[in-house]
Amino acid sequence: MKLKVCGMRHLNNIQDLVTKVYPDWMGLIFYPKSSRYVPEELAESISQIQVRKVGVFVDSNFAEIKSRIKSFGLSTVQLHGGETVDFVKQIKEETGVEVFKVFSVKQQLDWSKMEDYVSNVDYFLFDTFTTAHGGSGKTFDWNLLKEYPFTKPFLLSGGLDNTHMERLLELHSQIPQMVGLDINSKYEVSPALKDIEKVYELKSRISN
Ligand SMILES: O=C(O)c1ccccc1N[C@@H]1O[C@H](COP(=O)(O)O)[C@@H](O)[C@H]1O
Repeated sequence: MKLKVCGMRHLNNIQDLVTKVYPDWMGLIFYPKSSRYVPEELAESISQIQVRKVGVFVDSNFAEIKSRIKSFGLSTVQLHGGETVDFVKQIKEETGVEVFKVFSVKQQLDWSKMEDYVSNVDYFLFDTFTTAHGGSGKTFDWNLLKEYPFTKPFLLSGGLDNTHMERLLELHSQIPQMVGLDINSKYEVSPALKDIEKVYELKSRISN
């Protein structure tokens, strides 16, 4: 399975992650209210690191996203708010980056709301609903994903931890569209600082 390690900020920690784990994607949070927010001053140093970088945005405007793609050298944009299909389409067509569209899960999943996004995204991403938009450290009922009706691949996130791995590997074998995991707060020593040994342990268990 693929791995995205989200909420990185400290340069030494990023270098350590890339050298020891080399995840498929590394996430940078550009939501100003997050404790993992990455300021523009870090663009020059982070942009030079060779890894696929995902910018995480919550209802940011097109100009801001475009500017961060350029300054941080983002390969991917993760849209974690209420972005419309037209907006997602504009990002895809005018910037050419890879796009993850997030759907936040409460008790139910309304697949019909996702239909129009299918042709405009590269991956869907499911996270647990929280008023803070993300980084809650909470899981949702993964059984809901067994009814996933699309061929579009997706990543799972929301409070994932090494203790969940057996269940997640089983879920992956039942749902082939679930191609990857997105980890964040459960791997932190403090906001935006990850325990790289713990991430490495996960990576060795899910690599195939
Ligand atoms: O991490 C944040 O602070 C954050 C803020 C706003 C939007 C998304 C955010 N993070 C995303 O949240 C999920 C799950 O994180 P966790 O494992 O529950 O801590 C992950 O996709 C991050 O990209």
